[in-house]
Amino acid sequence: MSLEVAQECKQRAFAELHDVKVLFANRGWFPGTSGNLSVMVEYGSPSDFVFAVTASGKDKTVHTPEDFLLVDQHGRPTETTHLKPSAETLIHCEIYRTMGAGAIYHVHTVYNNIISELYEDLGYIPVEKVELIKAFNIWEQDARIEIPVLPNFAEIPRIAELVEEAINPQIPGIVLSNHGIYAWGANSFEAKRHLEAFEFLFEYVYRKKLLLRDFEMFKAEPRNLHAKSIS
Ligand SMILES: CSC[C@@H](O)[C@@H](O)C(=O)COP(=O)(O)O
Ligand SMILES: [Zn+2]
Repeated sequence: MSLEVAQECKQRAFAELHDVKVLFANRGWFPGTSGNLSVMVEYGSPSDFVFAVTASGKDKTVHTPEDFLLVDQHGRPTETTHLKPSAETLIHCEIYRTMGAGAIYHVHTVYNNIISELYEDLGYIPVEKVELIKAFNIWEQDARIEIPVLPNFAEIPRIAELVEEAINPQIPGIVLSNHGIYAWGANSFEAKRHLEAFEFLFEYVYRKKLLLRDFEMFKAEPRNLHAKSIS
């Protein structure tokens, strides 16, 4: 690839990440500097690729010319820079190596944290009969899916080594317990669609659980529910 084309690919990737970053920041999806984003720039093979990733520790609601850098398949910067790649770059590397994706988006939300904690012991979050499952290109009637949940080890390499085994190729996401979700897709448009669908499903599971709990309480003792609503 000529230097000019390489520069063009890099600028296109940075612009794509910038647009998604602005959008997610406006949704409040980067609390406390959390979250990281990446898009593939040059894919040779599962062991030879370059992608653009957010720099570590930055306030992702602030947008500057120093928000992104290029890294290789090991997560090492490919150009001289004072920027540090995301602390979770190794997880992106593993997802790219395993899935050959075009973009990976990671966000922390209250819903993905609560639901992943509830289902960590099971190892997956079951969801069924929700129309938005079709966002994952799963079209069967009343489909049931299992979204993988991994432990949130403090050492990122320990998480990274679980990624390949945990991934279900039909489900474009994994969740770290009480941490956040990584959603990916063949390109930025698809990764965003998947992330939005996952977040919808987590909120759905959360609200349904609450509703069913209240319904059970009501069935057991109708006055309980009344007492709860006025307390
Ligand atoms: C400050 S809490 C979030 C971090 O621990 C981490 O989980 C995260 O998502 C952001 O890390 P970063 O290194 O900025 O990409
Ligand atoms: Zn994180």
